Amino acid sequence: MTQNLLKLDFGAALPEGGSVSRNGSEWDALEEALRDADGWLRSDVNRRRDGFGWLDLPQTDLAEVIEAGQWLAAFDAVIQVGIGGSALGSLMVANALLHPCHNELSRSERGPRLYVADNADPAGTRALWEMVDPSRTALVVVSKSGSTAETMANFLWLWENLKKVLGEERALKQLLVVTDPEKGLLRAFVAEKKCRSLPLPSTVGGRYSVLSAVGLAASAALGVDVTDLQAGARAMDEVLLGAGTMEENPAWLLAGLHWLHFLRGRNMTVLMPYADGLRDFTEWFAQLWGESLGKEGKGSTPLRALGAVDQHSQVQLYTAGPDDKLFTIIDVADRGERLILPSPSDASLAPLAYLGGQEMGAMLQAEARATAATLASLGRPVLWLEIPRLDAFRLGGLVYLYEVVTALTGRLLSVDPFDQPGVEQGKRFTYGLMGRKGFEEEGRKSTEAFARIESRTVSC
Ligand SMILES: O=P(O)(O)OC[C@H]1O[C@](O)(CO)[C@@H](O)[C@@H]1O
Repeated sequence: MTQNLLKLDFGAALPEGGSVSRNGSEWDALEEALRDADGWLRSDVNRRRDGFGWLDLPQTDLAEVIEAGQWLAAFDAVIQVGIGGSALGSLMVANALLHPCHNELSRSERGPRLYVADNADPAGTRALWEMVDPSRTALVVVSKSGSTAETMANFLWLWENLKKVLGEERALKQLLVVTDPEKGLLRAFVAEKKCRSLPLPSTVGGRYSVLSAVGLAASAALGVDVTDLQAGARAMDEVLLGAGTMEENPAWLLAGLHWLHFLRGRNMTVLMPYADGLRDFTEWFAQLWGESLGKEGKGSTPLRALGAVDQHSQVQLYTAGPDDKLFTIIDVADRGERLILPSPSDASLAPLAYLGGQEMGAMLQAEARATAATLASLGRPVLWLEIPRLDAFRLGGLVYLYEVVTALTGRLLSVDPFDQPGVEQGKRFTYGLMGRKGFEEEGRKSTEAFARIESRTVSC
């Protein structure tokens, strides 16, 4: 039974013009490998292990999250402090469902304005603070580890300033902490201050946490139907559970095709939605894909693109550059919004008559189809992923689909899709350079390594 979540056309994404899926051996072996990978992902043993907890998020009770969302909705502004998986999910949901205009996030008819402090840039943090009225602002600090330097720097500065303006007692009433239920510095802070908090289940990794309080608390405050978002993920899970071949199972198909193209030297994947509302979906996907699969010299590089914007920036490379990419064009069938273009009334604009009477969304869709058709006509592997409309239900389905695709692809690549050891060295070097006690050696090593960079220089 279709759940009307999405349609995935893959006729032009099969290697060797589709012969791979007809000649059986490689395709059948891959399907068997995907069946094993799916069994591994969903096995009862693994289900309770660190990293696998996100599989249960579509079934979790959202009452606490919804209650926190209602509490946050009473404020004029919500500042979410977090980075990576502790920020990208909220940005993606807000961009997709409330703020399709990609360079302005704070307009909201129904709820507070959302600001996300997701970098340790003093100019950004100061500017953000100056945009809010502290007496009408809630601070939501999100960190699984509770120790990420950028998040802690922003939290310390914003929290101390909030206390300075409101006094601690009142400031505590405007604070929500989302962190590990048992461990970490922020959990200790909650215990000390007895402030409001929500758990990020310890078995859920940051980049797989959008369907937990991490992505849903602020989204609920902004008026997103988080129950519908979760229902979309559940519906996708039902689809995937019931589909035992690559032709039926979109997660197996996407993971399998990435694997087949990876073997053929296409180690980049371009996600190109033709909808402003999905721009931050590509940012969220880039962390999910890059941090999950980039291990042991393996993995494919996620390239964010936006249609039609990147037709005027990247498509030259996509059509005439190296044939090292798998493309996914995402289209939204019903955009809801309709803009009919007027016929030009100025004589000099007469050549634009062909635009007159056209609907802008139909034009964008024609561009999406044209880009996909161009890539297909050049033998570049391209997938066409179409969602009926961009609403909470379909977004939930899309999120869950890509989480499963990423985990399965990790299994095919024989890497652990749930850890991220490669990020730690840079953090230790940072602590060393900042003079943090116990990191003196890291500081020395980092300075030594940086000396190699500046050993040759040209300045002007
Ligand atoms: O939620 P935390 O622990 O602050 O981590 C933020 C992000 O930093 C990382 O650990 C990478 O450094 C990501 O995996 C994570 O999403």
